[in-house]
Amino acid sequence: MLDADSGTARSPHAALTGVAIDSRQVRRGDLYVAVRGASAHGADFSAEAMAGGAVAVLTDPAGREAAAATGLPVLIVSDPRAVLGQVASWVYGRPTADIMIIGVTGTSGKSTTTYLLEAGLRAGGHTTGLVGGVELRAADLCFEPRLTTPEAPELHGLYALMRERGVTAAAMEVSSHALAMGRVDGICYDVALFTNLSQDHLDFHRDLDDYFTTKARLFQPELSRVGVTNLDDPYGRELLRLAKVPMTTFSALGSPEAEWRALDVRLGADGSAFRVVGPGGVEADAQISLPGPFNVANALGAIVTLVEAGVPLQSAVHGVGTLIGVPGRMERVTGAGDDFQAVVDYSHKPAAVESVLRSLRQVTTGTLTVVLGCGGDRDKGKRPLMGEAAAGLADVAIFTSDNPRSEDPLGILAAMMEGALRVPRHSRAHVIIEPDRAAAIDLAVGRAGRGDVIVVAGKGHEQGQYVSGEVIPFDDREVVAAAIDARKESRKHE
Ligand SMILES: CC(=O)N[C@H]1[C@@H](OP(=O)(O)OP(=O)(O)OC[C@H]2O[C@@H](n3ccc(=O)[nH]c3=O)[C@H](O)[C@@H]2O)O[C@H](CO)[C@@H](O)[C@@H]1O[C@H](C)C(=O)N[C@@H](C)C(=O)N[C@H](CCC(=O)O)C(=O)O
Ligand SMILES: Nc1ncnc2c1ncn2[C@@H]1O[C@H](COP(=O)(O)OP(=O)(O)OP(=O)(O)O)[C@@H](O)[C@H]1O
Ligand SMILES: N[C@H](CCC[C@H](N)C(=O)O)C(=O)O
Repeated sequence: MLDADSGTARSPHAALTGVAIDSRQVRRGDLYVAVRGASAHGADFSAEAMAGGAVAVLTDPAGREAAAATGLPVLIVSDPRAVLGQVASWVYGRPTADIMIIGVTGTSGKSTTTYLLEAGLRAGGHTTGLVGGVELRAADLCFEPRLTTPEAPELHGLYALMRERGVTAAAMEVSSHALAMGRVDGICYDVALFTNLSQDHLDFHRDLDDYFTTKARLFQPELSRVGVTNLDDPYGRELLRLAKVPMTTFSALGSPEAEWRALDVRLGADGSAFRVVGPGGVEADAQISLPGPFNVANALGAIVTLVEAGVPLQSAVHGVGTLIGVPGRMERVTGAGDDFQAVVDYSHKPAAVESVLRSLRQVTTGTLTVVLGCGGDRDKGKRPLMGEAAAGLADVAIFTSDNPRSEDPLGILAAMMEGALRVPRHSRAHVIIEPDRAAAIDLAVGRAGRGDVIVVAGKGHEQGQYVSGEVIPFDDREVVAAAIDARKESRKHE
């Protein structure tokens, strides 16, 4: 499954050496698991799977005929997804039993928190792994992810590779899609962390309640041993009612109800300092290099989770303080010589747009500009809310395209505009529409003056723009940097 140089993360069992759920990822010796999807039945790709080296097919009764036509041995179960995690774990020799694994779920802050956790685990003496939407890492090996939480075969294959590379502890993002689709079956997290919940993914979940109860599944004994939750978030509190594992609570706002609190929080332009106070009066001084109050919450959540995972408090606090940034999250692109600041951020949901603009407002002496679009073929309800947040909290809002996917970019922009118009005219940002993302970034950079802050939001670390079935190479950080260079060049000639 994994294209690692070592290529040795294979099964200890002789006949089956791997598992794949996608014919395009099959390798020699794999069991091909053909599931019914939203647009196709995997069994229709059995011939491709065989050509790729599959040695058997596991499918449901509807896939029997297509799978049998290959002549390969076919195993039938009523719901292949329901057994996929256990099968993959078995084929790869139950790798997750040998690694301490921390799972992070929540609408915002998963990637950031996994990076903080990884830094803390390292400070605690572990060789680490990382699983999430930015990268997949097994000690010194790194891979590009396709999803935030991989499908079970890829996941167990990756953990097998981690075990080979000497990984002793890993931090991973657990998306609600993963919980709904059984992608993390076969893993029992040593500690599971809930960050927060706000509107997202209502294209996939019936409503916010369905989204929340799906996330709450992580806190059942089948999937985790102990949990940590954020008492400052209403859903984090509600989780205490639904969780069936022992829970520990934290509050970055210093709520006395929480077992762990952040006190004396001092926010700075490039990071924050705070005192961590825990049960029995244990204390430590924390210093983080990630800006914004929401990162105090992410860091405190990570510290408490690390302590639950057995890392000494001082090592946990020291470790999270060593992280200097997360790719595409509040990532500064301007240098020391620039008189304005430009940052790239992965805010692509209403709460994230709001939190990033509120925290940047605190460090903006001039104009605050946001460049923002909304993804196509995703939760349509987010668009007016994101438009409203941008127009209500920035001085200039340049609405542009994110990943339009199969949709008309102008239709998405119209929905964002609908939200922007809800903001009363006297407090509404100057709203500009520029569907071409590179041109929108150029416009923002071209207008910037002393003390201004620009945030290019929504695509963070992404390397491409998805437009009508094609992926066009696009990295916000490179486009912003090029716009800054072009601005310098043109000023030289003025
Ligand atoms: C809604 C969703 O998650 N869909 C996932 C699901 O697709 P599906 O059930 O519709 O599958 P399908 O396209 O009908 O195909 C049926 C089966 O045939 C297989 N197939 C299909 C074509 C082919 O040539 N060969 C082949 O074997 C497919 O792998 C699949 O197993 O199973 C596929 C196989 O693994 C996934 O690729 C697909 O993820 C799509 C691409 C996706 O975009 N998912 C996103 C929304 C997602 O999962 N996001 C979350 C959360 C993000 C976050 O909050 O950060 C994530 O964890 O990434
Ligand atoms: N605790 C938080 N509360 C609110 N907003 C946050 C928080 N942490 C991060 N953000 C905002 O959300 C954006 C995404 O952060 P991050 O990638 O850590 O979250 P995520 O849960 O992994 O997101 P995604 O599911 O989209 O991958 C950041 O760029 C920042 O703007
Ligand atoms: N994991 C998220 C990423 C969204 C990123 C944003 N750039 C967009 O395309 O909407 C999703 O699949 O919903």
